[in-house]
Amino acid sequence: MSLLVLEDVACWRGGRLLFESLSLALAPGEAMLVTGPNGTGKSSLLRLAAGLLRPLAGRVTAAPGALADERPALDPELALERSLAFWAVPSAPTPAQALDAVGLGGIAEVPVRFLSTGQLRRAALARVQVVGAPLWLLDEPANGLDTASVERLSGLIAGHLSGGGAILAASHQPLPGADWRTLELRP
Ligand SMILES: Nc1ncnc2c1ncn2[C@@H]1O[C@H](COP(=O)(O)OP(=O)(O)OP(=O)(O)O)[C@@H](O)[C@H]1O
Repeated sequence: MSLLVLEDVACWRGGRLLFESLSLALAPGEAMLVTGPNGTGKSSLLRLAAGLLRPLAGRVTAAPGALADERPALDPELALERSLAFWAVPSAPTPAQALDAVGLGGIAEVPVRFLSTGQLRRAALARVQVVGAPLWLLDEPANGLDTASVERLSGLIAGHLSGGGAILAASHQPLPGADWRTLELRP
C-alpha cells in the first residue's frame, strides 16, 4: 500500500504549466528527493501532495501528510512548546519530545516570534513530528541548519522511514538519513 500516489499529474501555477504527465508512488519506508532549478515546481509538487493545491490534470492519492516549509505554521505570539501543542496528537511524540529531538528543548518557553531562521526550520521539523502523519513533505529541510542540526535531521528522517513513514522532500542540496530516490524537475 502506497502512502503517496501521483498519476499523470499536471500542475498549472503562476500562469504557466510547471509539469505534466508526472507519476510516482511512495511506499512505507521510501524517500524521494525532488531537485531542479528555481521555479520548476518543487514546492508546488509538495503542496499538491499535501492537498493544498489541485492538479490541473491527473490524480493525487495521499495518506495524511505533514508539510514543513519556510512558514512554520506556529502562532508567533505563543511560547514554542505551547504553539506546538496546537498540532499534537496523542499517538505521536509530545511537543517536549519533538523539541528535544531538534535540539530546541532549551527554548521551549521562548515566543515563536523571537526564533532565528535556523531555529524556525527546526521548529517546523518539531511540528512535523507532533502531527503524527505517515507522509512527511519537507521543503528545503536542511536550509539554514548548522552541522549538529543536519545530523539531527538525518536521525529524524531515518527514524520516520524505519517506523513505516514515507518522505517527499525538495532540496537544492543532498539530504542525509535515507537512500533517496530522485526526481528532477526541468524548466
Ligand atoms: N502562490 C502562488 N501563486 C502563483 N504562482 C506561484 C505561487 N507560488 C509559486 N508560484 C509560481 O510557481 C512556479 C513554481 O514555484 P515553486 O515554488 O513551486 O518552485 P520551486 O521549484 O520550489 O522553486 P525554488 O527552487 O525557488 O524553491 C514559479 O513560477 C512561481 O512563481
